[in-house]
Amino acid sequence: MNFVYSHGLYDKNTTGKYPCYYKARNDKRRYSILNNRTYKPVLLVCCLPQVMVNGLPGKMSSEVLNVLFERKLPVVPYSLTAENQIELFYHPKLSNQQPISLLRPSQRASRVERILEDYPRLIAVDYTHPDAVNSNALFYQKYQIPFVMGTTGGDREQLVQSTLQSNIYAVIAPNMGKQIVALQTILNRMAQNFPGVFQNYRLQVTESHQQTKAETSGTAKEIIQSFVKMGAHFEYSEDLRMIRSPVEQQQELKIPPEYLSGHAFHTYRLTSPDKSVEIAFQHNVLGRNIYAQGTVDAVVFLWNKIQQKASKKLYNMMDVLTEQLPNN
Ligand SMILES: NC(=O)C1=CN([C@@H]2O[C@H](COP(=O)(O)OP(=O)(O)OC[C@H]3O[C@@H](n4cnc5c(N)ncnc54)[C@H](OP(=O)(O)O)[C@@H]3O)[C@@H](O)[C@H]2O)C=CC1
Ligand SMILES: O=C(O)C1=N[C@H](C(=O)O)C[C@H](O)C1
Repeated sequence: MNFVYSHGLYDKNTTGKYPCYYKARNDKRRYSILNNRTYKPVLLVCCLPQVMVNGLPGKMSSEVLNVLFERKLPVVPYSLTAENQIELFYHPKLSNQQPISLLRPSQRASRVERILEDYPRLIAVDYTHPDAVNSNALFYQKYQIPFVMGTTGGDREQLVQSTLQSNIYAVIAPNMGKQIVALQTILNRMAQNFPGVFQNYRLQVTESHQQTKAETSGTAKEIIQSFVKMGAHFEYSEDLRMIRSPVEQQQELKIPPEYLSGHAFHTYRLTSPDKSVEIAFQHNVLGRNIYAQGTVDAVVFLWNKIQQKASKKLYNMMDVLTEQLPNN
């Protein structure tokens, strides 16, 4: 059994109801006041989720594995992979006797029940391929596996509907980087509060990613929706520029060579009809650590929801961000 011991501030009134086991760490310590609520310091002791990272040996799943090891969360030694993939994945934090076994689609059904018996607190993280989003989600739903879906693309409406119908816990988001999710949240609120603020403005979007990225950025698609709700005019065929050429990325965007295989540069530019006003929003990321950190936060969030038997079961990263304590 794996346990976590961590010090934190918890609402003194809910201490007894929290799903984990608590001990008052030191009653002599003073209670803290945050956002007009009173918290007391506690030693938190709870069992941990067991995380199955699917999509190995891919880039995002490898980075999530690094963060899980950094944060000392238990990793399940199995991963769903593609049909043509290797069988074993070795990580420097695992001994050579303990590699992660990669399960191809044709092997999954015969192995999953035994895995779930051995790892009853399993949460799946999915960083696979746009073509695999819906079939992987159906697999998690069939076997009642809570999941964090980071993979973009696929039929998003079907993904949400099938997850709601299956009644399992899940976090689904095309961007797990909390700082970027904060920007998305604000833009969503702008759309709600000022629906026509960019009426007749033209939106133009540039997104640059590694050459291997299969589809248009899922983050860009969501942010475009917010600006369209604010009245902006946008046509995918004319107003979206996807950059996948390493030459352009180096020359034009000055992406350092070591990040050509992993970066995400987004610019959203709004121009008024007479071109006298231009407003731009930008988020540029080198590497993948920001998403992997947010993914592991989403796993912990989902685990807490499962422990609490929360009635709401489907979440996005805005929910994760909103619920975090102020200093996290
Ligand atoms: N939400 C977020 O914050 C972020 C989301 N992403 C998204 O995550 C996804 C993965 O990105 P990235 O890691 O860079 O891509 P990679 O191509 O590096 O990795 C994807 C891996 O999934 C494997 N795979 C393909 N099909 C399946 C399947 N049916 N089941 C299991 N595994 C499969 C691939 O194998 P093979 O190569 O043999 O096909 C590959 O090993 C993309 O959709 C990307 O947009 C990325 C970054 C952040
Ligand atoms: O594939 C990537 O790399 C990324 N994918 C996500 C997306 O499609 O928006 C998030 C980020 O852009 C990195």
